[in-house]
Amino acid sequence: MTRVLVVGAGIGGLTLGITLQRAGVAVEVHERAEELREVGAAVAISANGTRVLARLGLGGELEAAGTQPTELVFRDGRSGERIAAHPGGAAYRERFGAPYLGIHRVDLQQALARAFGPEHLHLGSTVTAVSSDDRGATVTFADGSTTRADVVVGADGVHSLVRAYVAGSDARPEYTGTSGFRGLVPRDALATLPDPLAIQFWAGPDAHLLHYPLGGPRAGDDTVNFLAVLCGPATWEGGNRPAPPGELLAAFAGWHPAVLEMLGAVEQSPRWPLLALPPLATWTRGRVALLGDACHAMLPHHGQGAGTSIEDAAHLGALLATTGPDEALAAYPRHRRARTRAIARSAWETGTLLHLPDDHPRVPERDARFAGYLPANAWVHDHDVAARDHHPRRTA
Ligand SMILES: Cc1cc2nc3c(=O)[nH]c(=O)nc-3n(C[C@H](O)[C@H](O)[C@H](O)COP(=O)(O)OP(=O)(O)OC[C@H]3O[C@@H](n4cnc5c(N)ncnc54)[C@H](O)[C@@H]3O)c2cc1C
Repeated sequence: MTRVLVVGAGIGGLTLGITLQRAGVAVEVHERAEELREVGAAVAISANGTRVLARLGLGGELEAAGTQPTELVFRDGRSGERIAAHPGGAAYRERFGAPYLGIHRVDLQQALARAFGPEHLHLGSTVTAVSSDDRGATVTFADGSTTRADVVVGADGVHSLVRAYVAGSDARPEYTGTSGFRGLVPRDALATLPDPLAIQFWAGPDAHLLHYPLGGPRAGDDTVNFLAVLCGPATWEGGNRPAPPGELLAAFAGWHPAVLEMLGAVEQSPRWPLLALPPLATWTRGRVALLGDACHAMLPHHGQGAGTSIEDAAHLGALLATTGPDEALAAYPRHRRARTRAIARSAWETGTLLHLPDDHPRVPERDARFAGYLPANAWVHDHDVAARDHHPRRTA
């Protein structure tokens, strides 16, 4: 029987762990963090991701912990004019066969960890090196110990260590020239926000604001999660950077009062560089494979980083459970690369669209471009990994 070792207990690594476990494949997951706790507030998962999680038996639990936005709305960031809207809630679910969910990251990660169980989840276990030969792969840990498995999967995120072994140390994420602020705001602090239960994009110039509602069982948790994205600065070294007080509000001066109210409601948060990984020449080396952000970290403008990690996990898990390790690792990138590249490219284009300059022609051209957002990208939400449809499905 194939023995699999997964590096990283993020959304992708745990989904792979559960998928393999349910199929009777021996799997160990190693995570450097001592405990799974809140990082990065919330995450939105669309039907391509929630469909997989429902098949793993997590549907009810995640729907209880998350919130389904009532609509997807695009607005002019200054006037507040509704440019386009697409149905959310029950209508979205009916169309795509699974819900769109906004959920606290920690709730999702802990639900996945509970489903996987503690026995094969090794917290506080940092992988420092991997290598591979014809019969398997070897992993070295921070305490100097080593272990072997038939297959090692690097689900270790955007700054993946395993990627350096698979694709070389030059294969690194790059700063995209855009940066962001994230925040959580109590809904009752947002007196001027129209459609507070919708997921909304407020567009341009040179910036956009995305927000969606959160809810669920947490005490006092009627909140809105936002991501404010700005063009620039031109270059960036290192990680998050403290932002001077007032920097965020100053960047959005002149925007709609609801935008300013939301941004003004948070204590200044750090400014994050938005990174993306250039397409990798390879996702596998010997018996080592990459998954999720480790091989296709993308801009967040489609909300698909986690969704595509979940898809990778479902797909690779099914291959490892039904074929030998060599066949599985040969088929996996062939099946997954085209789709994830198309989504990453589309996320980049969506960012450009949301940063419309002031002099962009008004209706009908702008309306048509926004109105096309969901239909043109329905293939993202519609994808069904279990249907073995290995190619992007473009419906428009
Ligand atoms: C601002 C922003 C907003 C986003 N919003 C969304 C959204 O709304 N929807 C969405 O789908 N996606 C979103 N994303 C993207 C999403 O967060 C990622 O794509 C997703 O978390 C990737 O999952 P993963 O399992 O590949 O990696 P991660 O979730 O990063 O997990 C990697 C895990 O590996 C562990 N690890 C790393 N190195 C080691 C090591 N050497 N040894 C052991 N363990 C290790 C880490 O501790 C971590 O737990 C957003 C991203 C950003 C930056």
